[in-house]
Amino acid sequence: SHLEMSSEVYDCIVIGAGIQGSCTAYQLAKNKQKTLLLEQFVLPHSRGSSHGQTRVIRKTYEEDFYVQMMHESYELWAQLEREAGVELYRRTGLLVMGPENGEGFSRLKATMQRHKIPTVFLEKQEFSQHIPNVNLADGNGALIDTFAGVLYADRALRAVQRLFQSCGGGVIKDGEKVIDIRPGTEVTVTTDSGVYRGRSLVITAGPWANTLLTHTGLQLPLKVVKINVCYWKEKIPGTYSVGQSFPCFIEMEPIEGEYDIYGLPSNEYPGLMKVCYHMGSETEPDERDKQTDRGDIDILVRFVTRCLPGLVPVPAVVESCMYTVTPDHNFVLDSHPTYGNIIIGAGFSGHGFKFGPIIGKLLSQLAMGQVPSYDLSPFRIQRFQSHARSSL
Ligand SMILES: Cc1cc2nc3c(=O)[nH]c(=O)nc-3n(C[C@H](O)[C@H](O)[C@H](O)COP(=O)(O)OP(=O)(O)OC[C@H]3O[C@@H](n4cnc5c(N)ncnc54)[C@H](O)[C@@H]3O)c2cc1C
Ligand SMILES: O=C(O)[C@@H]1CCCC=N1
Repeated sequence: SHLEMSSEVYDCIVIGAGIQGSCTAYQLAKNKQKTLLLEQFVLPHSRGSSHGQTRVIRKTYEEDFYVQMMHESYELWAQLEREAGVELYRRTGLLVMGPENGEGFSRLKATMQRHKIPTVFLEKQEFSQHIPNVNLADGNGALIDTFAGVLYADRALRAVQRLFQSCGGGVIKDGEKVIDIRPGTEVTVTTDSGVYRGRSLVITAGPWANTLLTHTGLQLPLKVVKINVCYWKEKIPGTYSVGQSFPCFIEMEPIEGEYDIYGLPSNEYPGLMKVCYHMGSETEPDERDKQTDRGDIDILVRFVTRCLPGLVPVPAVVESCMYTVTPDHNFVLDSHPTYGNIIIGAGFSGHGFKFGPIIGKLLSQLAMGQVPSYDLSPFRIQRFQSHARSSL
């Protein structure tokens, strides 16, 4: 080809500068690995899954393995705050509402108790006194994870990328789309403007994971969906605000739809609260803006009307984001089944941001050939068995 091959051989090349790739690259550079982070769009951008001002951080999970990883993730976020000298986390608490005797809510409660996560269990009678302006559905229980809160997402992403570049050996090339990958003891990666070699490769390409994996003969059962990120106007400004100590919330198994509904207190846009449906309609990542289905918004309108009477039940702002969803909603953190020096971080299924620093650590351990510090069996590619098609 007419493209020039760089003479440099990197210890690792990371494809995709979303939160997972950026955290991985930072961990690698901290471990003295010469690392190249490639990003197809000019940074910062809003066409993947890591943009927007806010994300929920919580330990509230049904599965022990997520709770265990979140213990360390909170510590690593605090470390990043210190290293970057910026505030990335704001404690607000997280209110979880769900069918009192349902399987999911009961499992969640049990996990919180087992791990001794500081939790307040709210009785029906005291609910409105603690959480005014929210209607608890009949038969629903409620609990509060008191250390949960909001991560300042855009700010966090920029901070991690800045820290990565300030390490010796950390290079970002943005506006460079990877168009080919040639596996080998040295992996050759071709972009639309250069050719690079790395002793290992990490693919953290978000919704484009399968597009890139095609070059390695692997396809994963990933579904890419468009999320309409809806903001709703407070009838009385401040009603649901961080300033009024309003928490983030999750409504499990809402009456209105099959998937959870979640919200964050008004903060980034004054007077507007973010409330979203935890699923969307399928899309090709490059065709996101052509997906105009509003089924999720219809569900949210009904939910807001029933549950959040202090909001105008019509979204005031709608932004777009994408989830890359696996069949069991658990992540993919594994090495490639054929090429051990190609590491894959994918399928974060709409809940991966809070894990960014710990995922970065785990993927960097895999890329350096170390034993990962958590049991990664829930995240193995092999669990898909009949789904994972090797086209080799
Ligand atoms: C609306 C919404 C709300 C969410 N809420 C929460 C929440 O409250 N809490 C939480 O923990 N998580 C949440 N998530 C999930 C979380 O944001 C994602 O799991 C996470 O951002 C995924 O990061 P990523 O790095 O895997 O993907 P991305 O951010 O998409 O990064 C992948 C990058 O790879 C680049 N790339 C792809 N192909 C190429 C190529 N060929 N060459 C070069 N670069 C390439 C892309 O351009 C992109 O920048 C939410 C997600 C959305 C969309
Ligand atoms: O990951 C999170 O906490 C958010 C809120 C619940 C559903 C998905 N994302």
